[in-house]
Amino acid sequence: MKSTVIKTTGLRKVYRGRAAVEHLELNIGRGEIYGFLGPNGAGKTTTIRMLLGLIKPTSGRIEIFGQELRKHRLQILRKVGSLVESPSYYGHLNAVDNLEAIRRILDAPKSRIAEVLDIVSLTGEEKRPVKGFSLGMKQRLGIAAALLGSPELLILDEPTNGLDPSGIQEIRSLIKRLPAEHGITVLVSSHLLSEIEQMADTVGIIRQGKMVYQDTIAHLQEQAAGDLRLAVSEPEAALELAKRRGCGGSLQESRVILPRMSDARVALLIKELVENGHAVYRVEERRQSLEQFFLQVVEGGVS
Ligand SMILES: Nc1ncnc2c1ncn2[C@@H]1O[C@H](COP(=O)(O)OP(=O)(O)OP(=O)(O)O)[C@@H](O)[C@H]1O
Repeated sequence: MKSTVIKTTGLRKVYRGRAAVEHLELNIGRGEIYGFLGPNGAGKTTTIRMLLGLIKPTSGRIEIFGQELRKHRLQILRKVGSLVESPSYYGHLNAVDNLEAIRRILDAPKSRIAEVLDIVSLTGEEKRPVKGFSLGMKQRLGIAAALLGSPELLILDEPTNGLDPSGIQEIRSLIKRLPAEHGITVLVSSHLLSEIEQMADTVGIIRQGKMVYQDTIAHLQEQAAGDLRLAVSEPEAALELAKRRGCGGSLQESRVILPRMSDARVALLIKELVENGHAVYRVEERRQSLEQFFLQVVEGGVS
């Protein structure tokens, strides 16, 4: 079984009589990419600040690597890298010199600079002054700095905020490589489901300070999966076959619309269609249903 990297119990933070985080139970396993999802003001940054020991919880318990944060703060945080808000850097210095300043504080080996530049794909750009970097490159430099101390856990607060699509894509593929290639567990926050869906294994959805959903992305997709749309050569006959197999369904604009069903059942039906001489051009899931499911969750319709 996977060991637990972050576990919070009854975590709570109150600001001026108002709870920003309430009874939060986070559970993050080793090697996971955990997507921490919620609308603006839901309490993501407050939670992350507590996990990093930057602010004190009003009550509750935080365990990281099986140890209580309150009692073993320095020992734990030595193994945690983070990027909260925009990274700070010296614009007139190049990437190597910026990283060197942090490396000295952390007392990391000099060779680590080239390693982290390679991980974030900034090799070749290291001699340019950082003020000429794109926003995405600056963000990757921030992640490189967070990796300097060879952390086992990386915590990133909205790392793609403000980036253009190619910048978002670069950060996403970088994050996805970290567990398998570098053994790092990642907690990444976002307010966009589409983003978390594409990189995380597990998702925790927070609303008004409370966890309203915590499960694997696969399970979320299963729960949220909508109708299937099949484009086939003979829609009427295909629908008849689906009905005979107990799948139900209807026709819409020459597409066979089937209700949600398991992957195994979809595979069986398609196999049968093909064996019966149907050409299957396309199998689509109505993707907006995941967004709808998320909205339902954050608006309080599903718990
Ligand atoms: N220092 C503070 N003093 C008072 N209230 C605060 C403070 N920091 C956060 N809050 C409040 O706590 C709530 C949660 O804020 P938080 O920044 O954690 O949310 P978030 O999910 O990270 O949202 P965003 O994506 O907008 O940063 C908000 O209502 C916010 O106004």
